[in-house]
Amino acid sequence: MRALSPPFGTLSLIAKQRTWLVTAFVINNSLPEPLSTVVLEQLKTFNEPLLNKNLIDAEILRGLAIDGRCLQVGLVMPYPGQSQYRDLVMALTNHLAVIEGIDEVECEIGLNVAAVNSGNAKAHPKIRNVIAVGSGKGGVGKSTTAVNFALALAAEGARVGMLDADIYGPSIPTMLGCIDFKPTSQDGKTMEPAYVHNMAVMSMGFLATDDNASAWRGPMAAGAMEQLMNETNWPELDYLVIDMPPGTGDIQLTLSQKFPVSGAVIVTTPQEIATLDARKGITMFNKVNVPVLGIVENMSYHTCENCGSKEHPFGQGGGLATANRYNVPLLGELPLNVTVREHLDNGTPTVVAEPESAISNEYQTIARNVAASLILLSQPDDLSIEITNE
Ligand SMILES: Nc1ncnc2c1ncn2[C@@H]1O[C@H](COP(=O)(O)OP(=O)(O)OP(=O)(O)O)[C@@H](O)[C@H]1O
Repeated sequence: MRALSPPFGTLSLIAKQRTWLVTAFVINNSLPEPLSTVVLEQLKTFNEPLLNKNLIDAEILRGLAIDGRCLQVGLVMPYPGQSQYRDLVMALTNHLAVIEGIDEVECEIGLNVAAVNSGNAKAHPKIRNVIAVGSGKGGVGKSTTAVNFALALAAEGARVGMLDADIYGPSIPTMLGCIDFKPTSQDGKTMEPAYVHNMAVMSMGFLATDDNASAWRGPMAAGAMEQLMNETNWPELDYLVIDMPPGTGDIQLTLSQKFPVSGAVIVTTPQEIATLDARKGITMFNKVNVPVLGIVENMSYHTCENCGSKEHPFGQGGGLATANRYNVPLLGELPLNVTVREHLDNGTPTVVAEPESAISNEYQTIARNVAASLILLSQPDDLSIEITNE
């Protein structure tokens, strides 16, 4: 992949939703005619797999140029997915290589994550998207999923932060191996987060001992979390992942309303009792108009080390049934695997410890699906493109 050299041409595309202007973007196109028309027509039949739109409608195509018989394509992705870039370029090359006069395709791919806010609270100036990870019930692996999910977003190329809002049992410092971190302040007003595994992290565990935090009542705990969110000197972030406290009480409700949450992910185990609680979680987020982006079923199965067969110690199908009932996607099914716990106990979650493993791949698939579904939420289906030559 090589950088495209400016200046490009002047073909501009204006995106319209129904009759009013939503956004405008420019494709720097220096292709001569009739090649330009042929390439654009061919690109209209190439869909980005998760957004299910062609590269022009999805506003991903940003540059076209030709160097001899080599077509240079500039793309800007709206969600992180760098593990898929190689496949994307191969597929795009095959799609475009049928065009007369093109023997080779070069791609430059950038990332510019779109910001989505459910509108409950004012957007944070440095945070584009806030994703809450919740569960109706404790102990289902919500923190485990939140931390690996956040690291998977980072592994896919995003700038990620994590806020441990599980005030009564902040486990993120242990899981990330930064239990001794003590926040300092550079400006006397805000606290610096910890920087661990390429991620900015803040947790009540850095400030309070278990003894005092566990005695806090709902409003006090919610107030403390709000302060932690607003008084951390976050860097520019594409995503802040919040590990919510388990349950669906006042503190969870208040956090969902006071934080500019873009969407929520619900973690459950397949067990009936856990899915009943997960439903309460979905209802709570629905009540405060936070879109539920999907369900992650944790501890779905265990693979027998001796015979390789799949066992289902917590039952089967609870996550899918809940997802179907609420018409939200089942984002993934994660195994019960001793290495997941061991990695966390050692402060290096699986996505960092074994980035190429099947479990890490599953977390990364979940991360890409969540990030893409946030964009789909913000983009109406009936977007139409008007092409003007200027
Ligand atoms: N897929 C998994 N395989 C093996 N162990 C897991 C898995 N998911 C979670 N665990 C282990 O289960 C325990 C509970 O996980 P975790 O702390 O993430 O749950 P939780 O839902 O956040 O709990 P709480 O909300 O009560 O804090 C931890 O010891 C964790 O290492």
